[in-house]
Amino acid sequence: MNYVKKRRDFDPARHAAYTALMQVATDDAYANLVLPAILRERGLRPLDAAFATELTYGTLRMQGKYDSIIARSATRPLDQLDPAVAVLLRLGAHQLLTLRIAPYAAVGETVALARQVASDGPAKMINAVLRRLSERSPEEWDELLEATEGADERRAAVHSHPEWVVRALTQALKVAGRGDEIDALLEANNLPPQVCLVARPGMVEPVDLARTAARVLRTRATAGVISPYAVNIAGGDPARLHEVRGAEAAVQDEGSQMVAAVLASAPLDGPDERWLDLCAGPGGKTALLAGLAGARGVELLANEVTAHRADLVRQSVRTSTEWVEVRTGDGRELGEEKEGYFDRTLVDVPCSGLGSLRRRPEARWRRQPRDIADLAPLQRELLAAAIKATRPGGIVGYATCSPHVAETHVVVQEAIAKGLVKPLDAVEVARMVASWREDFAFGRVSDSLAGTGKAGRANEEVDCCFTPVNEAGAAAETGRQGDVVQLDGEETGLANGSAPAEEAGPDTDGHADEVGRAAASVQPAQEKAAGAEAEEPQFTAEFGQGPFLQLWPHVNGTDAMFLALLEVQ
Ligand SMILES: C[S@@+](CC[C@H](N)C(=O)[O-])C[C@H]1O[C@@H](n2cnc3c(N)ncnc32)[C@H](O)[C@@H]1O
Repeated sequence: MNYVKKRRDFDPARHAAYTALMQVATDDAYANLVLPAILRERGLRPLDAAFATELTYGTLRMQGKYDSIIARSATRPLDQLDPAVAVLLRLGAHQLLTLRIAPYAAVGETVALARQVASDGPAKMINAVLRRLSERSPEEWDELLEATEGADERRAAVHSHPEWVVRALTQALKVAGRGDEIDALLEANNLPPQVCLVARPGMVEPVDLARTAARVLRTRATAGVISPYAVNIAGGDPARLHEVRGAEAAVQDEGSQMVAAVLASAPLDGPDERWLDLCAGPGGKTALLAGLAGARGVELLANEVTAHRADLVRQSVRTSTEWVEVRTGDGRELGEEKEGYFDRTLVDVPCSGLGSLRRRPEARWRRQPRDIADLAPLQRELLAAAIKATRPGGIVGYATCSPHVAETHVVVQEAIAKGLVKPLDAVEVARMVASWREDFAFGRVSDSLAGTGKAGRANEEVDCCFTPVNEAGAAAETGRQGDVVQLDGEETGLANGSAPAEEAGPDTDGHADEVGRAAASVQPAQEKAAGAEAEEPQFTAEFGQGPFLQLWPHVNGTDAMFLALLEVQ
């Protein structure tokens, strides 16, 4: 069948996704920066914005898998194709293989878009390749990839990760005593992260933030899984909350919240009056530390080497300026300058970001093994400076949003072996901190999936490692805006966690059209589109073995974070 239509208006959601994907492919742009700008500029309605977000992020995450499937359907190697053609093919593959949009719509719409952005020649070629691709079902393609030889190679193909990343994550899990969890981790890396808010301590109570979020965003808002400061929201634009605009709350992964909270809560002998955040930009953890410091009469110095990022730190702590100072400079100088001055120091080092692959969909294709080696000297020097700036008996928290062994265990074990520091049990402190969380839920149970817009989860957390900062901070409004009414906490005091799957209806608000917006605006999209009940992943406050704290997307629902608490000798 020929899916090429002669005269066809292109779809605004697909066009927005195409534009974002092209900028990522040709300008080294970051999807979490360019897409919100495109959506805002073009004024896409919420459902289209959700669909465009799913298309962009989903296509980028699954790019490796799609490329191997396209390679088997095309006559020319992918790297010999024009970038626009490659992007359009991947976009079509995502609609066919993951969103399971009917071929006439997935191929027809992609070809219509190709006519608009390219010309008739490429459109015909795209039509032919996608048509061949659609002759096999997603399951048949999966079976083919499952037959790939070699365990790492097979996982790389099936779960769409570079092989070296599969190997690095396998090793990291082994060292953490989770050797048999690699498939679960790789799968989790392909799911959109939960949008999580932090209620900054001393500024707003989580339960009050959740109540407001449910009312203003007309969504479901629940307690976090591990952080006592977390509020998970199922949809909506956090920037519409006055608490977010006023820096009392922000979008922040629960793992990042735990890093700051665990460092601040570790038992400490002697004075506890001066804290240092050595690598503070863009300031998410600084702001949480600032809230805790204010309540305890502690002064906090936040240091950041990049001027632009230091400004973002200033923004994030603008309500705490009496006790927080922001310094722009190389953290490595502070060891000498402030030797033994601080009681607690956070050193959240620049890292490969292999723990945040859900949030930065293009990162896995850009990172290279040499990045790890390149970062190692800086990580060691920053840890050395943190240790020097902290008094004997004080605590240094060494953190990364990468589980890579060379960036975590190796760096920390070296400092321990030199006798500079002694490890404390961060897992025990994490259990204590997690025990402070309270259950609450606002909003209607039936909106827990239908209104989530999870497919369009905004991934708006300001990036902390390699990518530039998303200054806009405004999430694309996603998914259905259901008829949630604000109810009192007592009336809606639902158990924490997800609604039962059977209560989670599909996104059918009358806007869903034939090209699968409904399928795209719930997750897991595959399951929904296939008619199966979508099951919410169940995350836990399970922290494994100490002394180092390691959080994982497939266990805790957070980014993969590493925290070592080190007592200075
Ligand atoms: C992982 S990010 C920190 C994230 C931050 N803790 C947060 O939660 O928002 C690492 C930061 O270290 C900064 N950095 C890199 N080299 C540095 C240096 N020599 N001294 C201080 N900061 C540095 C980077 O610019 C980056 O902002």
